[in-house]
Amino acid sequence: MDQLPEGVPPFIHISQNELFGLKRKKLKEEDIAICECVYDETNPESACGERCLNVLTSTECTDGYCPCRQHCRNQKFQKCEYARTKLFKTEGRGWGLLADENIKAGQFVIEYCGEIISSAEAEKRSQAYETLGLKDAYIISLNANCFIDATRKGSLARFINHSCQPNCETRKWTVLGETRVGIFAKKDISVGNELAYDYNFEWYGGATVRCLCGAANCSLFLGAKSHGFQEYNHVWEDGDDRYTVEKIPLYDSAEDEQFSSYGTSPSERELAAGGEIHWLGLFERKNKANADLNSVYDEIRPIIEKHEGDSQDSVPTSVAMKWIDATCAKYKADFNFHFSIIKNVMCPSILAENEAKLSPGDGQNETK
Ligand SMILES: C[S@@+](CC[C@H](N)C(=O)[O-])C[C@H]1O[C@@H](n2cnc3c(N)ncnc32)[C@H](O)[C@@H]1O
Repeated sequence: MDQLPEGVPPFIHISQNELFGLKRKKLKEEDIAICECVYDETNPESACGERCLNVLTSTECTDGYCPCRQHCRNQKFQKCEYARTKLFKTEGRGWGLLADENIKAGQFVIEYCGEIISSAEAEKRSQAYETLGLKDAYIISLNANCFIDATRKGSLARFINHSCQPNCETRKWTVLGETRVGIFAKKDISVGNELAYDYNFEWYGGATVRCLCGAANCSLFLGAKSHGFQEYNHVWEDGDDRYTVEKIPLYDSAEDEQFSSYGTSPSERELAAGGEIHWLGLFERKNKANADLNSVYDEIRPIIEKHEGDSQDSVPTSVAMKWIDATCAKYKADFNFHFSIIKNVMCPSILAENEAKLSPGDGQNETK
């Protein structure tokens, strides 16, 4: 690796993932995927190209087992066959990585290397990084149980910024039995252009950061559509305009409207004014609020289970707020429905009974 430009915060450069507190699984011989490519000396491209069975399944060939031997072209992660890239200082987005040569669509650019950590460790570390005031997040998800943390140790891929209209993307490959993450070009990239991929569904933890990618379809915040955004919705208030956000939508504004509509409905206004009640409307509203609460439960169940608890304290604030909103809406709709029954059905009949007792012989009241 070339010398880093002055001012780049220190980190340890690695070109192979390092396992933290996890054991490396030994690759068994029977698990090695062997392709059927035949190397033709007159055509170097015949060695493990796009029609190689391993390439087609995003699996790298294993040295000593590939029929194309030293000519195999499908060991790019193992041989660090990266595109030439260069670090540069962006405006407002910290450091970034640019193409230092023309890159072709589909080309492997660089591996996202770092420490492989468990989900529990990822959660612990992202909280610790926030406490330390680290604003740049370098933790990405590897699979359901593991994450790659490039904060302390990583490759230059850790400097690739997010764009809502990216020229690169992440792809997962199986290399010697392990999953690894590579950055691949989505389109031809000319020398000098910044490399960027979409962090959505990848980005994990950190502060709520206003996206400065400048794309026409920009979603305004980094990872705005991801679970991570919902869970780690914190704002930095130190005057750095990358991190100051006036109002953070915790969830879709359409959902807000749906929840806030309870309590201002025509039925409720009529109820408050003592007017005529639309029974069907109240009944439907009660059923809808119950159905809404059930769907919120379905949505948050995996998070609750992950947190191994069943209380609002054990889930992230944004999720708990959604849960509380739906619960309030349900109780309010239930209350309105039952209250209107008491007021308009039970009370008049009790009144009628009393009236009947007071004036026996009044057939009309008895019928009531
Ligand atoms: C993986 S790092 C990328 C490298 C980082 N710029 C640096 O200087 O080390 C991710 C962090 O970069 C910043 N960043 C990346 N893309 C951005 C964008 N489109 N707008 C604003 N900040 C961005 C955010 O602080 C984010 O947490």
